[in-house]
Amino acid sequence: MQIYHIPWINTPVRTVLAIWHQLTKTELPVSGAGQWQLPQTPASAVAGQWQLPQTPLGQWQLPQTLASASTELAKCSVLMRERSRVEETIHAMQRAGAGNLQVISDFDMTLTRFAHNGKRVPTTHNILDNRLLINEDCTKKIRALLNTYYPIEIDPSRSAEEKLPLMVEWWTKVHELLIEQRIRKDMLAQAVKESSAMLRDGYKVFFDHLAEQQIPLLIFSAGVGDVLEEVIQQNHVFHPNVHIISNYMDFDQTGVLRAFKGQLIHTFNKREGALSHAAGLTELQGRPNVLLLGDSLGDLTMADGVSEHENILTIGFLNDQVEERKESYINSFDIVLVKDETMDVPNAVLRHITSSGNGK
Ligand SMILES: Nc1ccn([C@@H]2O[C@H](COP(=O)(O)O)[C@@H](O)[C@H]2O)c(=O)n1
Repeated sequence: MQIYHIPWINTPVRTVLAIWHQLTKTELPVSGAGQWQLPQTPASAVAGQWQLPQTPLGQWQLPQTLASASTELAKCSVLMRERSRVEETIHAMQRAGAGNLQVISDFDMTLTRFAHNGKRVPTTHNILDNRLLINEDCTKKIRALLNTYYPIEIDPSRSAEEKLPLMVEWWTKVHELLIEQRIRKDMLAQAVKESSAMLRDGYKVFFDHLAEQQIPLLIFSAGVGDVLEEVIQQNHVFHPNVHIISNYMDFDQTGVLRAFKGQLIHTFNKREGALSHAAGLTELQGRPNVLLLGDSLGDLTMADGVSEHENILTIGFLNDQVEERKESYINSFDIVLVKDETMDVPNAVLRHITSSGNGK
């Protein structure tokens, strides 16, 4: 007898089969009690074992997108508080289709890698640490500020309320230092080229797939918008479906940095930006399902501007201080990816959500 095996740890076979039948839209007979009954093949079904349809080669068939999502979610770097809620949400989003979906993502250390070959990958702020743009003294000051405030940003023993004024202090001091340097707009592209900025493995599939499916991607970043745009431009993924909310530089007529535009965005005030900016974006209207990606608990408020949302699935990258922060991440995000430098899980989830359903 062949043994039916799905690498979705602890998932009852019946659940997977029920989802599979929903996906293939075949009618399943319903028992008197309203329970799904799965078709049995009398000759080979032993003690209530259910069979999946076989290919001519005798391989068990499972919809490829579901198999791939389940394989990704079964990795030991994937943590979930409530697996059944994740499955139900993904399934509901898949039924609603690509036309009802929007993706909201943080940028630094979410779409970009946290580290590569044991070295930290620079954030958009840190990409500016280049002699083309700032002098040595400024570099020293910005690094000292990073060493002071970054540990506070990720400290699990402090509340967001406690961190908030300190984050404003950090961002404000750094922006003032950058303005003093009279950074030139025409040097930004070269600084990005010379940097070791890196998007996560699988980024191209992620961006291209969303563009093909005409799913809006809102990148909501407390980094530097001009640098962020240059990073995605140089990686050839700045597609028309991409919208960005971030801290943008304000250059004077000669192309010299003189200020930062609009209200400051830092890690713990994204809710305000979501309500004032994201909520007004027409491209996001009428899309009640949200896939949200972030690396900070502050990122969870990025979808607060979505009115009449139906399903929100949150994926959190836990890059740093893993043991100290694991519990709070599991309690806050639906899916937590521990030290995962790839887009494999978001890509598998997206592939499945967009595998069929009602396009708009
Ligand atoms: N001077 C600074 C200020 C912040 N950062 C880091 O950038 C991240 C913000 O960008 P998101 O795209 O993640 O919103 C934040 O997590 C800070 O750690 C920095 O490197 N330098």
